[in-house]
Amino acid sequence: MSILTLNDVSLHRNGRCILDVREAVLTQGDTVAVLGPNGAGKSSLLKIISGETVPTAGQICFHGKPLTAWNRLERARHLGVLPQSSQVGFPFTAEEVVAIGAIPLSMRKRQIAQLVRRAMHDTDVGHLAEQPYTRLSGGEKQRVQLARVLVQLSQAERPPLLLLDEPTSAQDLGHQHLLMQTLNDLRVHRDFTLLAVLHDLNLACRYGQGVWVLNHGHLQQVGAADAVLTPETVEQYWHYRPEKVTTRQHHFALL
Ligand SMILES: Nc1ncnc2c1ncn2[C@@H]1O[C@H](COP(=O)(O)OP(=O)(O)OP(=O)(O)O)[C@@H](O)[C@H]1O
Repeated sequence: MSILTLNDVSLHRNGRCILDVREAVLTQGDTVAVLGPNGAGKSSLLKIISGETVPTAGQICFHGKPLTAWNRLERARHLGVLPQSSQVGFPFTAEEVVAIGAIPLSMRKRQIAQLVRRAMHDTDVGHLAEQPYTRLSGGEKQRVQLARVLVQLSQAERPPLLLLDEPTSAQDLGHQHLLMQTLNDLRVHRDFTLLAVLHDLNLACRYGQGVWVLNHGHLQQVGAADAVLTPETVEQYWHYRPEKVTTRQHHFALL
């Protein structure tokens, strides 16, 4: 069943077409990696799907209903975004930033506190609860923001969609895998659908069930990671020819 469909969606800026997607369908329960070289239109696509940017033309449906027809609070409970970076203008603690995720929820304070603690534990930032957010490292801030989005999506009545823009960009190796595994657990146990912009093709190979390759604003390739990410495809879009190796666990890597 599809959770998200895009039809003839385009975005123009300064007289230039930076995104032109004829058709894209995201199946409920999938993890899809949005890939492509710098400037391909990945962040623009995510911003359009999140509702942050209004497309020049086209229609986006979420759970079968046009995105624009969703009530704002209801949409916030079902569609979450982890942006590339998030500034917080007030001297909030990490825990207070995570609690911002509860704004669209109708819950008692005690329940919210429990949710916040659980989300901070799942993203390995529980020990930072009392720290001022502004003093956290880039990777810690990214995980605090993920905890905030998990709280935001915790009262969804229908399967939620989580959009992530380079969620691992500031993470060390261990935390990259912790984060991807946390996301996979959300998919398996809490019915999440995930659409993540990734630059690391190997993370996409390992955790993405599907990949969308964007180039010059067009969706060029859609399919399973192992079918799409051949050395030829990588060379075509990234101008680098990798070697493809298969590990003993039957994962493959592009070197
Ligand atoms: N507000 C804007 N005004 C003008 N051009 C823009 C605007 N936003 C994005 N662009 C242009 O649109 C193109 C796509 O940008 P986008 O940020 O979506 O690419 P991306 O694939 O996410 O890139 P990266 O991998 O470098 O993050 C780029 O050429 C960018 O310069």
